[in-house]
Amino acid sequence: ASVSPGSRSILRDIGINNSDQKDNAVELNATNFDSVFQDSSAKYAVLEFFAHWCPACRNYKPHYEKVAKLFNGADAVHPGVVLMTRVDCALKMNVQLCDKFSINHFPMLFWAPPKKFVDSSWKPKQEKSEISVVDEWRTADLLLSWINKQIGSSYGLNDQKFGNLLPNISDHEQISQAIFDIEEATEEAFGIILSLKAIKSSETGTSFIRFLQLLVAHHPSRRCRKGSAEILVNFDDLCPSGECSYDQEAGAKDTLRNYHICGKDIPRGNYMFCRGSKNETRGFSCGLWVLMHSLSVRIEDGESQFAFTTICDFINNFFMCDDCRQHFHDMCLSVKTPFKKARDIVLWLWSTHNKVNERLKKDEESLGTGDPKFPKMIWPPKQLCPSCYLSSTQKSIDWDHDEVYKFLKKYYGEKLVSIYKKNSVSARKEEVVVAAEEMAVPTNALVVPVGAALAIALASCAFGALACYWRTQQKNRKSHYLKRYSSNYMVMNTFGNSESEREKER
Ligand SMILES: Cc1cc2nc3c(=O)[nH]c(=O)nc-3n(C[C@H](O)[C@H](O)[C@H](O)COP(=O)(O)OP(=O)(O)OC[C@H]3O[C@@H](n4cnc5c(N)ncnc54)[C@H](O)[C@@H]3O)c2cc1C
Repeated sequence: ASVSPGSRSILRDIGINNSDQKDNAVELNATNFDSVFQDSSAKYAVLEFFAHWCPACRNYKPHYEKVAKLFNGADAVHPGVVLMTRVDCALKMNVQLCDKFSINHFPMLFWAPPKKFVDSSWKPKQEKSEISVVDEWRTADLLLSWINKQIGSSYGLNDQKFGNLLPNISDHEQISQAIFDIEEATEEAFGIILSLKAIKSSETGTSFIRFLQLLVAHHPSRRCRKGSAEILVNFDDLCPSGECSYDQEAGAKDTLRNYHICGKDIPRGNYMFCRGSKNETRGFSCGLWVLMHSLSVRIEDGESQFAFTTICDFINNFFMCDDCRQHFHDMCLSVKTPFKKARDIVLWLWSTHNKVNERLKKDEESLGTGDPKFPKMIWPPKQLCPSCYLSSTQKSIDWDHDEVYKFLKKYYGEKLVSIYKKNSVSARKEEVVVAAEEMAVPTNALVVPVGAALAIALASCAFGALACYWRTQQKNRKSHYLKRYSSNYMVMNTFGNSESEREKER
């Protein structure tokens, strides 16, 4: 049927009105402006000021969206590079914001690393501004070439999704992006627990508390450590005797739903390192693995058994994929020797993950259900860690476990948190963020110096002290944990088992 161009209601009804399509540029306003830029993981940002009544702006929107589609949203071809944003100056709430940027015509576009926009302003003749005006923007082509010039890239409007990504071999460059996936997976795991009301008893309550303890002490992201600590501190009120209050009824204050395990502003549906080439692949389950590996490399010797049972219980109680958790549970139960060293849990998780990879590789190859761009493989491949391989044939690999351990510590440790260091803003803030983050970089040191933790806490917020407190608590309580929580997956009194036995279990 023909549709008259002016007939908006008809267009809306059949879903081809532009306004019904999901925009990829992020709409900002005076309220979310600073926080979106502050939390963005992108290296650069474009900020468009427009007015919804301005016909030129309306005509420009499809061009801007074409570029935004490359960088923003679930189907972005080049995620995490440029955050494309816009502010409607015709809205009353944004008037002051637009004034700060001296907006005198529409549209007007600016360029800077996202954090430079936080609490910032711009004046026409300002010297040494870190914010630049985009002067070639009139078409999608012009805007993209302008961006390419700024960052030395050669992006094209017709770039294909994932055409630029190698399979897991490129992990090495991408792992620092995984910090955001870990945050998203943590948030998603918590969201699932809430929506399924999965904390149902004192047993599941205990399992959740223990997992929170692990997160508070060792989550690689500061905001997740902080969010977890808040839930933990209030848990008794939120879930007396394991009976949690989930409802968000009017006025209800003390419900789990009022808490954000990683803060309020974690983007959803944005997986980067874990993004599949199809909508239904990778994502959360990949993020969950990466979360577990990143926790495992941060724990210390005395916590290894606690971490093991905590992870096993958490998956068993809260990972809502029946087959997955059953298989994982079986592998947990097959561990007969309690873990004494951090190395034990790191290598156990690695080899368990490889067993899952091996099984899924066969299933996915025969059923065609895998992600064609990310086929399952025994990991790490030789290209990623040559020294991990003593020898290999098509059928088996002889691993150098010391090298694998070293590799995993580095990969899920320093590499993973490196992005925070790169992205910090002012020198002082950088010091604080880095110092706080470094608490979560794996270390063999047994105790975080209390003075250092307090200094961080004073300089940033009370959380540094809280995290340190939990870490210290964990260390102090390790024998208590070992006694109280270890019964499911280990036989006590068999501590002295030899490394060779463990190698067999692997
Ligand atoms: C506990 C658990 C059990 C699961 N069990 C099943 C199951 O039984 N059946 C099923 O169909 N799906 C299962 N899944 C999902 C499945 O393992 C994958 O997560 C999913 O298929 C997505 O795969 P992926 O390609 O993103 O890589 P994933 O296997 O999710 O791995 C994520 C990333 O971790 C890294 N990695 C890969 N292997 C290792 C390793 N050995 N050590 C350290 N890092 C590694 C790689 O960088 C990889 O990209 C399970 C997931 C979890 C968390």
